[in-house]
Amino acid sequence: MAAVEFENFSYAYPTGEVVLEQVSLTVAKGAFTVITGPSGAGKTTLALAVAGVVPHYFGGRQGGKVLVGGVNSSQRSMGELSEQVGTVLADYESQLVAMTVAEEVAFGLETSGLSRNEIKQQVSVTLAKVGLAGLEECQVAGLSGGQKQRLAIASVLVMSPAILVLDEPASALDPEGAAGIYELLYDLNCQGTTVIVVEHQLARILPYASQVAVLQGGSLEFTGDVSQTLAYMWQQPELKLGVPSLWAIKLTLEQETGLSLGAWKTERQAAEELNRLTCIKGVARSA
Ligand SMILES: Nc1ncnc2c1ncn2[C@@H]1O[C@H](COP(=O)(O)OP(=O)(O)OP(=O)(O)O)[C@@H](O)[C@H]1O
Repeated sequence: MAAVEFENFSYAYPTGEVVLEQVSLTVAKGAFTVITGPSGAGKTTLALAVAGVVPHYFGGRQGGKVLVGGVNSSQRSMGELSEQVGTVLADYESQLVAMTVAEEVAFGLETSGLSRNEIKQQVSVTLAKVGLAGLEECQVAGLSGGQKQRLAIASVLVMSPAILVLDEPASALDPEGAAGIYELLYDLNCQGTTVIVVEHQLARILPYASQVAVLQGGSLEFTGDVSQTLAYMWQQPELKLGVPSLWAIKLTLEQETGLSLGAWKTERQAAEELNRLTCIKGVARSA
């Protein structure tokens, strides 16, 4: 069974026109799925539909359905869906409501029936997972942007959701901070969590994504693995700009030389392959 299935899903906010049209997309259990596309394409709206925020919170008109864990999300409340889906909004700071780090993570467990000690332990384990071990008593307001983002992830992770949905999780971070967040998400993904992220900077997700879905003007334009999707985007004038520079180089080289290069995930892999090719060419020339 898929983790999430959109079947001809369409949606319009109460005040506006249709912003998602007939989207059919399957996110397999254990996938690391990236939703990308130009501004206003409907990425956030699609992510919110996984958590049921759309349409439960916003209202509006929906067509088709979203199945989460095989169950139609319109038959479940947002509370029920939150047991399966942990959501970190683009404006993650608005999700932080407590004074201290420990209180923030413990918040969701208050009604779980766990004892004080069990909650304390869960909080510590979760903080360690996101790289915030030992910060239990720190004031949330005193944390850096990256630490707050990790805390927002911890506060949903503590509920052990099968699916994590994050909207532009690295938007406020420098490249190092962004890589740290994605490595954390990848670790969680390797431990079995299905991860769905909205991301327009695809360079960030090259090493991690198993599936990339491209939205444009509210429609699902393409879905495939990283190689398939970037090759598709490269052919589309209006999507080409979204191709990371590393892949722009790779695809240009392939186009101009007829060579078939590897699926570069990092600059290092690219450099190694290009180095090898240069050596082979050098040997061939000197022979
Ligand atoms: N609460 C809302 N009420 C009415 N319309 C909305 C609301 N939120 C978003 N929209 C509209 O829905 C469309 C899709 O917006 P959405 O935020 O999902 O796109 P996006 O691809 O995530 O864009 P961006 O990359 O700029 O964040 C846009 O036209 C937007 O103006």
